[in-house]
This record gives sequence, C-alpha cells and structure tokens, in this order.
Amino acid sequence: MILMKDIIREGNPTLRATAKKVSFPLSQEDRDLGKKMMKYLEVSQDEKLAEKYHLRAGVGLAAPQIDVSKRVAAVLVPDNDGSIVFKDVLYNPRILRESVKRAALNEGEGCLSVDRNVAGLVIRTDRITLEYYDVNGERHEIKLENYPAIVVQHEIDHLNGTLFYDHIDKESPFKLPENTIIIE
Ligand SMILES: CNC(=O)c1cccc(C)c1Nc1nc(N2CCN(c3ccccc3Cl)CC2)nc(N2CSC[C@H]2C(=O)NC)n1
Ligand code: NI
Repeated sequence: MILMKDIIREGNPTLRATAKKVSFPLSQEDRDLGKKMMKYLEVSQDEKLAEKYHLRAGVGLAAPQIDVSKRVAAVLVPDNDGSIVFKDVLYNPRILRESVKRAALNEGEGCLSVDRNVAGLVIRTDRITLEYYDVNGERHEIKLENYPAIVVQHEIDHLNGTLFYDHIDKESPFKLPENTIIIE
C-alpha cells in the first residue's frame, strides 16, 4: 500500500522529468501500479483510514509522485454528496482540445508532493477533451469541465514535470485574468 513515505517531494528530480509512455498490453507491473495509486486515493479520502495511515487526502495521483516516471495517473473525484464525478486510472493521457475559457480553484491548489501552502490562482483551462487508455487498453475520448478538468490537468502536468505553482502569476498571484472563471 502506498504511504506518505512513498511520495516524493520537491527537490526530487523525478518530479521535474518527462515521464515515459507505457506500452500495451500492459505488463502486470503497470496494471498493479494503477491499482495501488487508485487505492491510495480511496484510502486517503476515507477520514478514518486516512488518519490511521497518516495519509494526505487527494483526488489525483501521478506515477512520478511515487518515483515511477511513467505516463500513468489515478483520478478519483467525488462530489460533495459523496457520489463519484470521475474515477479512472489514465494510461498515456493526452489533452486533445482546450477551451478558450480559463478556470482556477478559488482556494488555490494543493499537491501531495509539495509540503507547503503556495497561495495564488492556478490558471487552467475550464473545459478539456481528454484522450486516455484504460487498464484494458481501451481508448477513451471524454470531455471534462470545472473541477474534474482541473484535477486531470494537474495530474497530466506531473507527467510533464510541471508543478501547480508554475502556473501562478508571481507578480500578482490573485489577479483574475479575463475569460477566467473561479471554481468554488
Ligand atoms: C492551497 N489550497 C488548497 O489546497 C485548497 C484549500 C481548500 C479547498 C481546496 C479545493 C483546495 N485545493 C485543493 N484541494 C484538494 N482537495 C480538497 C480536499 N479533498 C478531500 C479531503 C478530505 C476527504 C476527501 C477529499 Cl476528496 C482532497 C482534494 N485537492 C487539490 N488538488 C489540486 S488538483 C489535484 C488536487 C489534489 O488531489 N491535491 C492533493 N486542491
Ligand atoms: Ni500534485
């Protein structure tokens, strides 16, 4: 089971590397990788279990964050009534289209690999068309918007060695650019 000690932090070069694509059919190792990343998210979102295992809660986790430089990311986005908005392990995810409209989480972003609060609006695309392959090698092409779109962009950033605060305007971190909406 992945624990916080397995999650690499800022300064580890793997976080700034470009991760490699996986090939299909997936090796058992790559299947297991996706499974244990999703398991981390599920456990981290369960208050009792998160406390028991001292896990920081997350809705996304990318393989480079556990020092595996492969293009794999797990995403588990619940909505506030506990049902699931989006859940899947993304293999070789790729953003095919981005809306002109931008979006940012009102409260900024957190990252399991960043042990500090970096305040500021993380300006992202509001709507994306995402291509990815699932554990069975099936191709998916889906549209996401708002929170799930933000999360997927954050995780794909990890595959390209980008961290959320790279998108914060240093001079005026809370400036809201035009055609940018705030997501509560
Ligand atoms: C600096 N201000 C902030 O962090 C911040 C501050 C307030 C609100 C938000 C919304 C913020 N922002 C933010 N909050 C989250 N969580 C909210 C709590 N939640 C969660 C917590 C407990 C149980 C179940 C769950 Cl679900 C887990 C996820 N997650 C991300 N990100 C950025 S995209 C990838 C994603 C990620 O998983 N990061 C580890 N950002
Ligand atoms: Ni992150």
